[in-house]
Amino acid sequence: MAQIIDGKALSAQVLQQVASDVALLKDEHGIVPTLAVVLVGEDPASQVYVRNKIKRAREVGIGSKEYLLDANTTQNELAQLIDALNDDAQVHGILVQLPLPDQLDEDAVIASIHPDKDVDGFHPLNVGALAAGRDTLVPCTPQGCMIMLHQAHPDLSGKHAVVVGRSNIVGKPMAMLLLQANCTVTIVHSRTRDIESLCRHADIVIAAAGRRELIDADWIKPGATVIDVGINAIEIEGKRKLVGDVAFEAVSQVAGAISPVPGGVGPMTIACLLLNTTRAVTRQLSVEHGAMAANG
Ligand SMILES: Nc1nc(=O)c2c([nH]1)NC[C@@H]1CN(c3ccc(C(=O)N[C@@H](CCC(=O)O)C(=O)O)cc3)C=[N+]21
Repeated sequence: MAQIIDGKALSAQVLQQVASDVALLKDEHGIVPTLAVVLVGEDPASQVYVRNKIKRAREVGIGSKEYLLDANTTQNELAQLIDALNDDAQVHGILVQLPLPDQLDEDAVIASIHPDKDVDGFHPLNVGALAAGRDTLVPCTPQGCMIMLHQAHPDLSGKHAVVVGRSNIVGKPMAMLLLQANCTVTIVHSRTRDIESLCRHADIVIAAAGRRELIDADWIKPGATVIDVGINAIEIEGKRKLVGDVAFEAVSQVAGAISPVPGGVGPMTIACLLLNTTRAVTRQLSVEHGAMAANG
């Protein structure tokens, strides 16, 4: 039976660190780190996530501003809100919940957020900085996965990691972080031939395919570490239930360590979002100081 990587417990540790960073920023700079969350439309799942983010923010002393926009919001209206949030010195982080309704251009929205307020780490400048191995705001889910992995593997160096999925929000940044940790990294996706045998060679499997229970026990090398990024809502006997991209019961018989859904990557994602909010403050402070120094 595999070790369970408890994202709920681990996220509580991260949140404790965030709370002490928040207290320090308040004492030393009189700043209340503040996150603006923008939700366009009324997707019930998105509303739940947004509410969770704001609840956790409050618990660690991070301020939040919630913007609930109509599903028919235009590109221009959203751009105006983001401009205002970019210019607002009381707002340190901006999160626009994805996906956006079809009439909105997601890339344009992401690019319009000030890179130092981009707590999702999705802005092209931050994506590039991550790829170049520089210190930057890193996407929350992959960052959370790395913290979970470090629990199972204090040293990741030389491990073969297979990332299942190539999205901009999880798969690609995940691969970059693993590479930075000196893993040998393979990214597999829907067009990959023989995904199973590639997974079977992996010391670490990151499941971010978006297909429920895709990964079964015979895909996993005995003793391997499996991180499940999937969140698939299903209904069982009229009740909403979350399942991951990994067949948990079967895989946990084979794996050395495994993260559950729920209670795994989800809570870590939220904790890293709040960690990024305090990091965003620090970045904005050092820019300010740089500007002051430049002005003599
Ligand atoms: N700009 C943007 N940034 C995001 O980070 C972002 C986004 N858009 N769009 C949607 C996805 C999804 N996401 C989740 C975060 C936490 C849980 C989470 O905490 N889940 C709980 C369960 C919650 C439940 O029961 O529904 C768990 O796994 O234990 C889930 C999903 C962030 N996302």
